[in-house]
Amino acid sequence: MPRRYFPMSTDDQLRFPDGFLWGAATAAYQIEGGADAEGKGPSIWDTFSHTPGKVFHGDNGDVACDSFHRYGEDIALLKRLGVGSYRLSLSWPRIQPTGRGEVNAKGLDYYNRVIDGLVEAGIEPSVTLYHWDLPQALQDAGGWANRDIADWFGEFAAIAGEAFGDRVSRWITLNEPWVVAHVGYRDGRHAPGIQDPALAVAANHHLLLAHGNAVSALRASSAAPVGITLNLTVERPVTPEAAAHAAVLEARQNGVYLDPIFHGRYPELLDGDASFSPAAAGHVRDGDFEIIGAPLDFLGVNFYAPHYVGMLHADGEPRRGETVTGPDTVSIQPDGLPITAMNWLVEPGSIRELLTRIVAPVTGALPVYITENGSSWHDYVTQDGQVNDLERIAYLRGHLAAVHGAIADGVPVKGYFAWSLLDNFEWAEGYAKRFGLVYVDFATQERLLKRSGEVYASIVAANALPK
Ligand SMILES: OC[C@@H]1[C@@H](O)[C@H](O)[C@@H](O)c2[nH]c(CCc3ccccc3)c[n+]21
Repeated sequence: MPRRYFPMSTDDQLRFPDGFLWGAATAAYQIEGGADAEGKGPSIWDTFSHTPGKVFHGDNGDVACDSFHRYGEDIALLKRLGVGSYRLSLSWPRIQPTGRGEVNAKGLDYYNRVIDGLVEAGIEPSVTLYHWDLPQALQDAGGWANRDIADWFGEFAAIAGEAFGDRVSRWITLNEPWVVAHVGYRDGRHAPGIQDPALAVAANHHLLLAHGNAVSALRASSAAPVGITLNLTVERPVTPEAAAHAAVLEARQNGVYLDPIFHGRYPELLDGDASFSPAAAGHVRDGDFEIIGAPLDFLGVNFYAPHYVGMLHADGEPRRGETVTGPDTVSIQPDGLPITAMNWLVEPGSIRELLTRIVAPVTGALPVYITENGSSWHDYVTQDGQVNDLERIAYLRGHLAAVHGAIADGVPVKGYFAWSLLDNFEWAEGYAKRFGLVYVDFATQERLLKRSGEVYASIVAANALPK
């Protein structure tokens, strides 16, 4: 049967380019459990989740989805979805219990079992080195606020590269350094729960140095492509007066990572702002940008929702849907846009704007992967054992159509990883917020493919989105 050439889109479907990589993503602390199993050391999320008041309902990751034992079930679900790749992360303290020196062989064994299982199933392992679960012993030594962590992370990367580099299909050094620095050290909603802008801006820089060291260590131990995953923001000013504020917000979240990595400097817009620019705060030393700017093979982008920003009215009173964010600024929840269970906006066009306006001008021809996109809804199992998550299906279809649009605009998006394979430990929200294509009954650990998972499987199989 001669292979028919399918145009990018026909009347009834949006076709993705041949070889487009479909995937699903998780992270170690969110799914594994086995918090102290087989030699694993404590992470800052073990500490944080066991600290009263930090996580909704007092939830913790002691068991989570029990993927430490049930990874075989997870791989079977990935096969059911038909995805080409699985994005997982390594628990640093499972491999190095104190974050430095001694390696826990049983920790390496676990990831060898998972990676071998994926390879056997014909699913490419896309491995994130760090997805927020820092060894507690390193936090006790200052964590990301201590510049020495760049060397500690480089050592960990070398261990991972040597142990798994022959079977890993792509490496991601860090997941969302902005969240690590600013949610962990500035507003303190995440582990380690610090509220200190000076430490946050130091962490911002040290994360980038660590990233650069990890790129070098992986290049020395693995032939697989290397990238980083950034959660980039789209800030939409609702009036011309708010445009300058929107640009500052994008510099504070996007520029402080894109500019050092791709342009060898921090954003000029933040010059003089020592609470957001590591350059202004004096953290940059000679040679730092050579380390940070190590050439990458791809950029990973996590994106969920846009933000709308405006100026506070002259009377100083926020209007309906407005939240005061500064002396004269507000964030706005526009009427008429759906919101998810996380109170995030559903506005699919924003991912196309992100890719065309913010990413492509910086990355050019460099491959881009959507390493996370998804939505949380109040899922429940019906009497006949179904999860009819129609809102998640609508979110998924809308955002895939927008990604297709960005590709048509010329952005070299090479793949899409749905967040998440499984309902899992959603950080400070605990198990109350479900993002999975697969429903997890945490009382029984039973996994149930949701309608959205069935729809995703059909999109993957067709490499196309039915209109
Ligand atoms: O909140 C859903 C997912 C998390 O479960 C992932 O671990 C994390 O990579 C991730 N990042 C984002 C976007 C930024 C964000 C960070 C922290 C909390 C909420 C949103 C959303 N998500």
